[in-house]
Amino acid sequence: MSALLTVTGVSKAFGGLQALSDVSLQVNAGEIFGLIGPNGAGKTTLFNALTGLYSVDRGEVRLDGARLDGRKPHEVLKAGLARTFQNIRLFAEMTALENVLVGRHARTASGVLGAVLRLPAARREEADSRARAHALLERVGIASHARRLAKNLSYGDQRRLEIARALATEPTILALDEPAAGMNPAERAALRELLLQLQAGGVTLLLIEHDVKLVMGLCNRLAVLDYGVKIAEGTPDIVGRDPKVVAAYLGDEAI
Ligand SMILES: Nc1ncnc2c1ncn2[C@@H]1O[C@H](COP(=O)(O)OP(=O)(O)OP(=O)(O)O)[C@@H](O)[C@H]1O
Repeated sequence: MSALLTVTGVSKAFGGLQALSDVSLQVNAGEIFGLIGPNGAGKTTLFNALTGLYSVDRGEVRLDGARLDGRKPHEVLKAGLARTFQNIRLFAEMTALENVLVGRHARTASGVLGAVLRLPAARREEADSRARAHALLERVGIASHARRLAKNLSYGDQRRLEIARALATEPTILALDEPAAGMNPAERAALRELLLQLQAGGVTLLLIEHDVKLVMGLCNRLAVLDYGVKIAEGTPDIVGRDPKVVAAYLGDEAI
């Protein structure tokens, strides 16, 4: 497998707190890569650094060879890295379909303004976008909810909708920040299936997840952060047996 996302020597401090220290890792095309670590380890900070929400103090991030660090979030999205958030960020008063259409506009030529003015090219694009948005809702298993307001969907379905919206930007890599948080066991099992389906469909996945069982069973490889330092990277088998990991994070619930 070839490297798709390469993080090299990334550091980030907040005042005196070193949230990330010289973190390097590589996500290969087509894999599910997990990022784990105790609370405050720096996982979300790394996600924010990858997706342009935070600047990095040192180091670089490359997607398919092109620099991502120093770019704005919408530029990172255009470059092919989409994300979801730990706290769901949907447009609550819009329908599921409309939420996905918002994601689509990152990829359409006429953009939001053309759609608002209803120019002919934009109208064609709009019809095409609607069809694609429907297909995405189907892909994540919530097509029957297309016309329901996002706020009225179950928690698990809201998470699915977030994924559909991110997929609408046609990412080469999708970063998911705690996708299973707050889900019941049935929703978790469904999420697992969905992520495997996405992988089979060619999407590379990067996920932060607290559910160690889910991560160990799902990821091809993973990295472990502790106090902003990467202490391990490799297959779940190898990482799960690493004494540093067991000591720092897994403790008694070692796999
Ligand atoms: N914007 C910020 N300003 C100041 N400190 C921050 C900021 N964001 C994160 N931190 C600090 O950086 C450290 C890493 O936090 P981060 O949220 O990245 O950890 P995490 O691994 O995602 O944790 P969790 O699992 O609890 O979400 C923490 O000590 C946190 O308090």
